Amino acid sequence: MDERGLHRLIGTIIDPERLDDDCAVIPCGDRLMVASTDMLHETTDFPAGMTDWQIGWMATAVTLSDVASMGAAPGEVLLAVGLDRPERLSGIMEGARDCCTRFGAELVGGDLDAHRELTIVSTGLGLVAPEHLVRRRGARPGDVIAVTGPLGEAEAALAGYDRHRRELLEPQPRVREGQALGRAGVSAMMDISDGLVLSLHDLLAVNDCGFSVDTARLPLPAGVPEDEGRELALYGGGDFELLFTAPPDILPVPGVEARVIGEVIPERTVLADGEPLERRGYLHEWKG
Ligand SMILES: Nc1ncnc2c1ncn2[C@@H]1O[C@H](COP(=O)(O)OP(=O)(O)OP(=O)(O)O)[C@@H](O)[C@H]1O
Ligand SMILES: Cc1ncc(C[n+]2csc(CCOP(=O)(O)O)c2C)c(N)n1
Ligand SMILES: [Mg+2]
Ligand SMILES: [Mg+2]
Ligand SMILES: [Mg+2]
Repeated sequence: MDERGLHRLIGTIIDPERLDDDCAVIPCGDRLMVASTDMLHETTDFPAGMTDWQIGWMATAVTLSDVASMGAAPGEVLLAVGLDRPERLSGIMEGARDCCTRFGAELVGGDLDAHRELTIVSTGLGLVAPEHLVRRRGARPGDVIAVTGPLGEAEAALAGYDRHRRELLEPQPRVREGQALGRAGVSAMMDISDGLVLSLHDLLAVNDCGFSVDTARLPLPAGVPEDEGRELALYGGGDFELLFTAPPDILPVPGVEARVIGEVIPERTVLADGEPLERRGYLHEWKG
């Protein structure tokens, strides 16, 4: 059983459409509030050598990335910390505060308790005008598929390519880009935290069309042999670029660097160079 299978179970308990996007969407006056919450653990998410400041930064960046993926402006962040050792707290909180400051958010609250394994839950709130909200659903055949930057860098760092350690440990959510893409009218968007291919399958699950990528167009991690780089770009997790679809005539969006990697097709499948792509990526699994 993997996390997507369990999502289907959650969808029998709460409105399943609630699970279709990177954030929950909540009416808020004449605007919409988006809300994301994400849990990170020492053993699965914080590689050896990471500083406490970087841990606080990463925990905040992952939730701001989800807010950005809806086209929203980040507002507030809350950080719940299950702390293994008290001396770690100030570094974690400072990293979280600095990430908020960098991306125009404010750290306004959270929770604290003692826990054997350092565990952090970050919650991010943002606001967006209804006409600029972007969901995962909305792709149409003939749209292009694009990404905001290089893929596979975080996984490359985990594979030993140290030049990419900063991308792994201090991910930069595409907060400005997400809002610009929303205002420009892109048709569907999400972030790529679990890898490109898994993200395309997530888009497939909520759209009535399919997705065809051309691997020659993928922005590969620098300094990695091409074949390995292509694998990392397709299946590596921990990248926080935005993946979006858009009618070709709205690109380029001023101020947003984006690389077109393929096109939306009528057939309900995910293809790379014309061949079906297996649904694989950074996925939490349970045995048995
Ligand atoms: N336990 C849960 N209960 C209710 N809703 C959930 C639960 N887990 C996830 N969701 C919702 O499902 C949607 C997708 O969540 P998911 O965690 O797969 O996406 P993500 O946060 O973009 O990815 P990642 O966590 O890998 O960065 C979100 O809207 C989220 O609020
Ligand atoms: C050991 C290790 N492996 C990978 C990464 C990169 N990484 C950071 S967040 C994330 C996915 C989103 O998290 P989740 O799906 O759990 O919400 C990934 C893949 C890391 N930091 N450490
Ligand atoms: Mg996401
Ligand atoms: Mg999540
Ligand atoms: Mg995930």
